[in-house]
Amino acid sequence: CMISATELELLMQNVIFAHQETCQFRQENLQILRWETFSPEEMQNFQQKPMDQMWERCVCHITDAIQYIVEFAKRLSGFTDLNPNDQIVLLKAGAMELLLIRMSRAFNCFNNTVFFEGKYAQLELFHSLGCTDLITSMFDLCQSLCALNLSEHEMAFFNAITLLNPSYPWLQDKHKVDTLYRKIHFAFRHLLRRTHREFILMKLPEKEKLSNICQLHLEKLNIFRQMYPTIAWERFPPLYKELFI
Ligand SMILES: COc1ccc2c(n1)CCN(C(C)=O)[C@H]2C(=O)Nc1ccc(OCc2ccccc2OC)cc1
Repeated sequence: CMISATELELLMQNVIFAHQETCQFRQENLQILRWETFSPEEMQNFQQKPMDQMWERCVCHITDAIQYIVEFAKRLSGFTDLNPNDQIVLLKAGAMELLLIRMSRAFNCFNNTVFFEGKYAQLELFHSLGCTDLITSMFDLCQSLCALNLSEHEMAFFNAITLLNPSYPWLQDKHKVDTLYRKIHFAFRHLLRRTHREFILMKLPEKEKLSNICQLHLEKLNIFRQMYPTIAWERFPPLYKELFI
């Protein structure tokens, strides 16, 4: 794709600002908190919560995070120029993927804990959800992303190219998404060249790994809905229902 030096700089700034303004938690705050873990008593308290209550709490928190992801998308120049159907298709497919990528910013890879309700939680804390395989694969993904030690700029671009994936089947204007994707991917490579970090492109998690975890999330949601048929409709936020139900 042909892009001028000026357009390239403007595009890079746009992606970086879109991330900075919508990243929800500042890195420095997450770093300060990351050795605050739950005590055994607090852990047990969470583990004894009923499944439907724990699901509702988690779904509400991650839906808040997805609101920020929707904001990120809206600030990406070119995203709101896409036809409205394609914007929805890309967010339906990409929201959970971007949540997983962003979650690695709130993950402590030294003690395998993730930020949850004010402190950092171990895998076992989520026991009552009944989806240990989902959480395990999330933690593994966070571990692999933490190992790359992505900068906020790299995180911004990785989120943008993950969202603007031109290979989704239901896209009406695939060419327009592809052009935008190629420009942002070009800008990402430009940033990586300048910072001698090209190697990370080979080490970023494959698309398939992200979509497998998203598939697992949908499967666990369906199992939950069979066990508690009304909870999802009555207690889950509208955005979560639009995207995943
Ligand atoms: C973008 O990055 C982050 C990182 C951390 C947090 C947030 N955003 C939002 C604010 N937040 C709060 C307030 O706790 C944190 C959070 O939600 N943590 C958390 C929630 C659920 C978890 O696993 C269960 C689960 C995961 C995926 C899908 C369904 C699930 O269960 C049904 C694990 C951790």
